[in-house]
Amino acid sequence: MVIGNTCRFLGRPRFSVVHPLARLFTSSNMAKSKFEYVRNFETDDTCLRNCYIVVRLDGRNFHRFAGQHKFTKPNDNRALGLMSRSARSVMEELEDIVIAYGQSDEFSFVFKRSSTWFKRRASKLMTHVASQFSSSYVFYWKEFFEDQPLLYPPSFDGRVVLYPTNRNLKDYLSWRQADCHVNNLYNTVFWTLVQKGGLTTAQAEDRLKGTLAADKNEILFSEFDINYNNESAIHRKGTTFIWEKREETVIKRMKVPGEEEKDVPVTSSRRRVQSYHCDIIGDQFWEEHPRVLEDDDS
Ligand SMILES: Nc1nc2c(ncn2[C@@H]2O[C@H](COP(=O)(O)OP(=O)(O)OP(=O)(O)O)[C@@H](O)[C@H]2O)c(=O)[nH]1
Ligand SMILES: [Mg+2]
Ligand SMILES: [Mg+2]
Repeated sequence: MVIGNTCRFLGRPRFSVVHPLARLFTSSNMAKSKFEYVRNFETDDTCLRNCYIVVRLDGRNFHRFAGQHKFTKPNDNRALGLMSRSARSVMEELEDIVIAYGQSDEFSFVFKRSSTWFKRRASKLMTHVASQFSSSYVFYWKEFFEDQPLLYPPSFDGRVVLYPTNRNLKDYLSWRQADCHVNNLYNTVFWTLVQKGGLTTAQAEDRLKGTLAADKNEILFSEFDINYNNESAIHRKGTTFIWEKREETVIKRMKVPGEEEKDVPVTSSRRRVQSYHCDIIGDQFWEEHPRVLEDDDS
């Protein structure tokens, strides 16, 4: 190994040479290089205190991804299952996420208001969520798609939005669930007209131009005997994850002093991620799960 003008294996150096790296350190503080100042170019992206931090991910060009991987239309349960598996992995790995909501190729993760995770730095929070989600999506692919190979690496964009009040946060989640409803109703009628009604995609598009939700429900009901409300809840409502405490009892073999060893039931409470496919726009869900959100004035 050659260092400066000397060779380590040839014994002591014959003359001393200042190593080029040494010139890079300022004399006042040997621990700092003269390049250190570039740190000051970093912008402060600390999220405002007392706000919920929402990270929303969305699949990049999933219209193409779904086509290439032969997703079934309008909904592919393998794809939805994989999205949920990846979201669960994010919740389990990143502390402080209190609720997550997903539909289609997107998932929103809500960090609690008082979170100090990653010093509330938006870029850290967003990139950790996005990379944990993306790597999980690839990691668990085979569990859901079995014979369909993953043809290229998928990616997800991320954004951070802050919401100061419970009302704002609930309205945000309601907006995403309303989007799920509007898209799913449209896609369900559209693909029913094509798959069962024999229309071309252009004809189906024409048929639905200017129709309202009631018209779409009516087409499904009167022409295809389908009651939209009986369609699968996961497709109509999306997926909501929250943490729930569950009492779990296990039998443990224990030695009690002065007695024989025996089986003893031991109950402990465990936190688990629980999924729901229900309405989160109305009050009922929030009344049934009052501990998901912190009080506005706490
Ligand atoms: N067939 C099928 N397609 C799906 C399913 N879920 C998502 N997709 C596709 O993914 C798209 C998601 O929409 P967007 O996120 O708005 O569009 P995108 O193509 O991902 O484009 P960008 O998000 O802008 O990069 C849908 O329009 C569908 O084409 C599914 O279950 N089945
Ligand atoms: Mg997308
Ligand atoms: Mg999308």
